[in-house]
Amino acid sequence: MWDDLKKHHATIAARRFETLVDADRAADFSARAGDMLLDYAKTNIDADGRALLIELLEKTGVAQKRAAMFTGAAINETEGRAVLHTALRNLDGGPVMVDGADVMPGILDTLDRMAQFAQAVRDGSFAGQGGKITDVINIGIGGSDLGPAMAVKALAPFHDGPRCHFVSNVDPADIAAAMQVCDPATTLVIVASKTFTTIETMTNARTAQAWMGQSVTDTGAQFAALSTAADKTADFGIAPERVFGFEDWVGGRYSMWGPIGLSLMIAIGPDNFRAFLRGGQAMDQHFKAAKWEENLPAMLALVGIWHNQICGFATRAVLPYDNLLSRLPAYLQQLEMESNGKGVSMDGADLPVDSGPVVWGEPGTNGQHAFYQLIHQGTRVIPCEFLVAARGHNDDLHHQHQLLVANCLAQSEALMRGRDLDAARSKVADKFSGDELERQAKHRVFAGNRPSVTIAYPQLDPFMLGQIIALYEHRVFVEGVVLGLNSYDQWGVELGKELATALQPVVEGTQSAQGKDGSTAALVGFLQNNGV
Ligand SMILES: O=P(O)(O)OC[C@H]1O[C@H](O)[C@H](O)[C@@H](O)[C@@H]1O
Repeated sequence: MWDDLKKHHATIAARRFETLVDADRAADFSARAGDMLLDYAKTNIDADGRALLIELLEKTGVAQKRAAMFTGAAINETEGRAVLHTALRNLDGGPVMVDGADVMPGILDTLDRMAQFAQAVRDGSFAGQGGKITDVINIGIGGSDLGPAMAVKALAPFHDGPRCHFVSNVDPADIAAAMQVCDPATTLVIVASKTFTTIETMTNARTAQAWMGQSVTDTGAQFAALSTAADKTADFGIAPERVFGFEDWVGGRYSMWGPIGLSLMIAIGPDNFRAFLRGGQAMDQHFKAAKWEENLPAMLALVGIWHNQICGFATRAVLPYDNLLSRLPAYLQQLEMESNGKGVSMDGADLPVDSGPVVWGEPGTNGQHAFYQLIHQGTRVIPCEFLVAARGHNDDLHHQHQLLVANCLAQSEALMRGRDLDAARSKVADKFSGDELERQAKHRVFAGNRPSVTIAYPQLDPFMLGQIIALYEHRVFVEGVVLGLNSYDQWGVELGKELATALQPVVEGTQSAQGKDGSTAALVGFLQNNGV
């Protein structure tokens, strides 16, 4: 299958796809889910290529795996766990069975408890020792930070609860900045950690505890915990009524739909949070029901596989022309790269193709004035993924929004069309002539024929954000199944953690650097000489 795709690619790689993009192709090479449109017409994929990609998807068993995932089978095989973040947003979707028991009553009960607590924080019936809660500090890292931090930013127009701060880094600068602007007497600290063992989070949580203890009499009273480890939250001194638990079949980077989303719920309110869940649920239904050609997660994954594994483009730029989504690239870096950045197949064999791509990006138009130079004229092709809303949230400044949209569409058009030497010459023919004209013109050539996809939607609101995030989750799932790897473990993060634990006494100077490699020992020496 991979060979068929590569052979097919070789036959069409040289052509300019720009010549194909008429209205029929725009209709045929696009798909809709609810109000959302995915346009992938500006790629080199043709009907035969798409058919081969869909065949690949069918042969690798995506439909069967999809059914297995939604029904609670242990598809996370290396950890022997189900993968059921979809159950967290299955608001009225009926029972979901894990090991013979329906998990929905527990999920809905926790959601109700979260809503009651969030509401109490918002209306002041849960108060700090100095009065109504003005600030929430979410302490968590990775999946216990990136999702809610991204979403609180994305849904800023709906934010009517207390201010939210996200502290993730063990670098004291991070928590110090939050402590500086918050009054402990009116702050709620949420310790978000699936395992409740993550060193960064537990270190920051203890720092916050000490900070709180200097100002209030009952330190634990303004702490809440989000975790699968009820015993550890109790040991930390957080009362069970402020502990919101979830199960190990919710992966950290898929967890913002449940308790890990508490800070978001406090920010935007339980009703808006439920709308976010409903958006995710709508995308689940679309993913389960839509034909592959019309299935947004499937097509987004297949386009990605075409660009990465078939064309060999190693990275993908995610470019939201929606400033509210400024943290989306960072969020997707964990979702995609921690999920599909693996070189081993489910069965233990080496992966026969490349793992998932490097994902990176920044909002437009900012990126245009920074790294787009390389996207347009660099020697490597970088497939781009644009996200754009028809409307923003500042009606009185709609003309600015229109300028934003024009810029987004201009970029995908420029990437596709490019500018040839003749056109480049005519740009500067009035200024230069002869050899100098040739030289100057060459610098102004854009190769073009560079692919992009565009995800367009009416407006970013909680429901739409839910759809967007679930779209990306399912894209990761499809890509992982097609590549034959396990998207739901993360063994690749272990080694660094182990070595950090071993290095801590060396850095502190209570243990010598003997036995360390020369480079590490020299770096420790330099840092110690400079006061570490
Ligand atoms: O939520 P926690 O258990 O604290 O884990 C936080 C993060 O750290 C780990 O190292 C994993 O790589 C992430 O997948 C996880 O989201």
